[in-house]
Formats: sequence, structure tokens, C-alpha cells
Amino acid sequence: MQVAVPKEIKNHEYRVALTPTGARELSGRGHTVVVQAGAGDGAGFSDADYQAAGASIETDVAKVWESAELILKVKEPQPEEVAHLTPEQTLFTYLHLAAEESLTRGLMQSGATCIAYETITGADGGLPLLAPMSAVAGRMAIQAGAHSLEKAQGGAGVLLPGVPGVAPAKVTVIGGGVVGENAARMALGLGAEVTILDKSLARLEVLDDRYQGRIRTVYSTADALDKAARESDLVVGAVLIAGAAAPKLITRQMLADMKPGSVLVDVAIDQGGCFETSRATTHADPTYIVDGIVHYCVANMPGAVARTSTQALTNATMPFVLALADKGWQQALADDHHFLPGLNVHAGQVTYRAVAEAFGLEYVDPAGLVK
Ligand SMILES: NC(=O)C1=CN([C@@H]2O[C@H](COP(=O)(O)OP(=O)(O)OC[C@H]3O[C@@H](n4cnc5c(N)ncnc54)[C@H](O)[C@@H]3O)[C@@H](O)[C@H]2O)C=CC1
Ligand SMILES: CC(=O)C(=O)O
Ligand SMILES: [Mg+2]
Repeated sequence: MQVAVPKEIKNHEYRVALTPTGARELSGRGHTVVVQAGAGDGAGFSDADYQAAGASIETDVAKVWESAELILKVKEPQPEEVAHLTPEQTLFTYLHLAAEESLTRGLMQSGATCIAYETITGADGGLPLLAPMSAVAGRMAIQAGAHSLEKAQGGAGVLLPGVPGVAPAKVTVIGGGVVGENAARMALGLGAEVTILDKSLARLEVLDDRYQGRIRTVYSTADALDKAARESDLVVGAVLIAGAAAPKLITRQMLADMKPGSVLVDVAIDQGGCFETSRATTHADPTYIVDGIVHYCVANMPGAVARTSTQALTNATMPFVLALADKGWQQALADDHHFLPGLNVHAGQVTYRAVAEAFGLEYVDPAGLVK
């Protein structure tokens, strides 16, 4: 199969969807790999590294796309990338469609087969292709939050761990999944006072057991959210309903009850964000202030630590990439009922229920397309 790896073009996105190690696996199985010149630079992989692994390097972007049967990317395609797609092609990348109607419609119009990393499920019920980036983003959320709490960033001038004689900051994490646990671990490690809110009692039990009371766990209700908003110095938004738009858990009205200069880090922004006042920002301009509250809402946080993130992401995507290249999308998805929910759009149809529901579009069951 002809596999193409374009250079990512989203703002400050330095990850790449395939490492030279992955290129070697693919070319070793007889697949043709075309990598756009410079695609791996930001993650520390040179064109020569890819060539040594059996890939060819292409400088012309249009040729990278048009030669491909399978396109491997990291971030959702930007409008100029959607324009390259054809009905014969399969795109494998993060999509987050429930947050972006225009992208959903663009992919439908392209006729391409679009498989999302973030809706592939795992045998343990998790999301194995989202989890590595959630671990990165969760850890980064506390770095971003700590920086945003500095006066020069519009923050309250609070140091997360405090110092002897001055109490540490209060950090609340809403959603105790992969992002949430990683954020909580970092905040705990820095000496902050950490609370996790979640709707899942089973998850709160796991966290309570794992951290032996060092992290407070609270069942997420409107009351608990009000209290968290009033008392916290830093709130991290880390909820997810797989494939669906995030619920708005902190409203604009609640900002008035927050301490001036406190910080909201909305990691869930890629699914539309879980704070009413969130809007996606970029690494170039990551924060803005609403009613005295600093908002950090970068939708591709792991892109900033591209070396770590690329390795973590491609470790998880590799078996799925190999299955797509070896068998084609229909057989690969038919053979693996955890891979099947990755299919979001095919031949103009929406094949992921939460995306169809978000935009009032018809839902087509992917199971009927792969037999
Ligand atoms: N901004 C970025 O760069 C990145 C964003 N993300 C995003 O972070 C979000 C979280 O991802 P994961 O931690 O992997 O998901 P996860 O599925 O591991 O955890 C989500 C948690 O939210 C909880 N939850 C759902 N509704 C809730 C509610 N109303 N109140 C409280 N808790 C609720 C669930 O019970 C679950 O424990 C996703 O939107 C993901 O796409 C992930 C990586 C990078
Ligand atoms: C998950 C995601 O959106 C990212 O890694 O950028
Ligand atoms: Mg987006």
C-alpha cells in the first residue's frame, strides 16, 4: 500500500504521525512510504533517518497527498488538507469531530474514509490511542496552570506549593480519567492541595485507593462544582464522554464567584471544552482573560513536547497502522471490534453516533460497511 505522512501544519504542531522506526516496519512489509520533507524535524527525526528506514522524501505537498492510499496524520485536517482528500483515500488521525461541524461536513464532502484515533476502544474499556496524549496533556496542564498563575500572565500571583508558613494552592481537577489523574499526580508532586471530581464512583474508588487519601475525591454535582469554582486557585477541565461534545460544567456566571486571577486550564477543549467561556487557543497565544479569570485552552498541548509525544503516540498507533496497510481498512476494521468505532466518516456518511447526533446528521452503523 502507498502510505503518506504529511508535515503537520496546525499552529506550533511539531509531532509527526510516523517515526523512522515505523517507516522501517512498513517498508519491511512491502509498503511504499512517502514522507513530506521536514515532517519529522520538530520531533527530532531527519529526512535522512526516514530514507535510511526505506521511505522516500517528497518536497511537493500536493504529491505527498495525491500518491497516497493511506494518509497518516496527528491533528485533525486543516481546510487546505481536507481539499486534498479523495474518495479512494483513508485518513488515520485525531479528528474530534463533535467539536467541529465544518470539518465534519468537509470530510463528508471529500468522500474519504476517515478513522479517528480518539474513538478506538481498548479491551479494558479505555481509549488506547487517546491515552498516551492524555497522559502528556494532563502532566502539561499543571505546568501551564502554574505559569498562568504568575502575575505577568494575569494570574493571582500564587505559587502552587506555597512555602513554609504559606499554604499551598488549591487545585481541582474535573474528570479523573487519564488527563485528570496525570494532572493530579503532577500537582500532588509539586505540593499543591489536590481534589478530583468525577461522575464515576468506580473511578473515584480507584483513585482513592491508589493515592491513599493524598488526593481528595469528590462526586461531581452542581454543588461540588460551585464549591470548586469558589475555592480553587487552579481548575483543570479533563472530562470526556467519548466522541461527544464536552458538557459545560463551569458557566460564565460561576466566574464571578471565583478568586480574581485564578486559572482555568481546559484540556477538554479539543472536544469543545468543559467551561462555558472556553475557546480554543494556540501555543503562540495560549491564554486570555474573562472576568478576571485566566483561561488556557490549547487544543494540541502535546505538540509542544513533540519528541516525547511522537514516540508515545506512535507506540500506540503502530499496530493499527500496520493492520490498515496490510489488510486495507475494511478487513482491518472487520477483524477488530475495538478498531471499528474508530470509523467516523466514510463515503459521505457519518459512522460515529455522537458526531451524527451533535449535528443532526444521519448515523450509519459502521458494522454494516465492513462485512
Ligand atoms: N488539549 C489537548 O491537547 C488534549 C486534550 N485531550 C482531551 O482531554 C479530555 C479527557 O481525556 P481523557 O482523560 O483521556 O478521558 P478519560 O475518558 O480517561 O476520562 C474522562 C473522565 O471524565 C469523567 N466525566 C465525564 N463526564 C463528567 C462530568 N460531567 N463530571 C465529572 N467527570 C466526568 C469520566 O467519568 C472519566 O473518568 C478529552 O477531551 C481528550 O480529547 C487529550 C489529550 C490532549
Ligand atoms: C488528543 C489531541 O487532541 C492531541 O494530542 O492533540
Ligand atoms: Mg480542533
